[in-house]
Amino acid sequence: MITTKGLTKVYRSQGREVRALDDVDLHVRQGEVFGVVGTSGAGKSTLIRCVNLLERPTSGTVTVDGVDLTALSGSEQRAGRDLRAARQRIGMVFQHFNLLSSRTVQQNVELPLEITGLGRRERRRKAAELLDLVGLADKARSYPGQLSGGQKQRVGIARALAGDPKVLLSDEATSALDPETTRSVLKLLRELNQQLGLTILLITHEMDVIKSVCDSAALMRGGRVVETGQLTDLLSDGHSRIARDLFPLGDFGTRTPDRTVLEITFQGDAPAQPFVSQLARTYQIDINILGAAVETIAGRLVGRMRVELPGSHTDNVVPIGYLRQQGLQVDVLDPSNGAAA
Ligand SMILES: Nc1ncnc2c1ncn2[C@@H]1O[C@H](COP(=O)(O)OP(=O)(O)OP(=O)(O)O)[C@@H](O)[C@H]1O
Repeated sequence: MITTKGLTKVYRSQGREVRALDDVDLHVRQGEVFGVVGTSGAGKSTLIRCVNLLERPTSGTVTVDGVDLTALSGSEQRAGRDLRAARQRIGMVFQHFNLLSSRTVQQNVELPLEITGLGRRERRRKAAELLDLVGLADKARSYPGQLSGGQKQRVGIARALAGDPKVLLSDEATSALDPETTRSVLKLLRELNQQLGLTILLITHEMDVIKSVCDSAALMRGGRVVETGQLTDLLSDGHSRIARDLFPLGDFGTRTPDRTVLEITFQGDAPAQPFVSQLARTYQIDINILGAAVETIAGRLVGRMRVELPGSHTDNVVPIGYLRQQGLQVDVLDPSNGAAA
């Protein structure tokens, strides 16, 4: 649904060059919620602004719903007719809502429809329908100043949906909200994704946002995508940085060469299997459980357990093979730094 190829953006100011995006290839599948995560300055905002061509990339292409936006002329306020039409199919939600304070909630939602020249009655009908969808039917005549942050963001979402977009871009939509309001806005985004088949690309600096709403994610650093994939696949990859950040087990003591520490990840029905006791019985070994946690990620139950077995890695090749045969993801932690060996 959204594909970027070789997307690069170089800013030049005061004789300096900043490569905000560096050869970014991204693929967001139709109907998924895709999160881009990264620390400040990683290039997330630049990426989202280049995806709807609010910012024209220095090089590379952006294709949304089969249309190569980079081939259309203009950018920002000077977008050509074709680019404006393509943009109407892309909704955008902002961190600070960007509502007009002098207009009522209803009038804010109607604004994009006014720009497209839709008649007054049809605009009202559409705005009322959208306010109902985001749970704010009773606030149509209120002004933004009379709403809570979460309600303002719901208005922002209703306005973004006015043009019946297939794609919604969300620029840190929950960063200005408290944790409970964040949860309710993320739940709304998930419902819209499922009810309307809306593809959502969101950027965030919070792993919790990725964990609670995304199907896939990309990690950005220094303008580059350093890792990307579906969360369920990343969780099965012992080397995934995203998986480790999504599901930190913390440090559970120092490891010694005569012990083997395993990190066991299980998804779906696998936790029902009492694999630790089976392993202990089958191989007559004492297993020390160092830590365990269960989370719901991408709508699936995922568990992770860290256990310690007596003996070196070589001594434990057979028990490790047994666990893997049970369909479990097993990573042997490197005794020197705790990362998967
Ligand atoms: N208009 C601009 N002119 C010059 N440099 C810019 C401009 N916009 C962004 N940058 C630089 O590009 C890099 C990426 O910025 P960007 O805002 O995309 O990062 P980000 O990941 O969204 O960060 P944050 O989470 O803080 O918003 C930064 O080094 C930033 O200083």
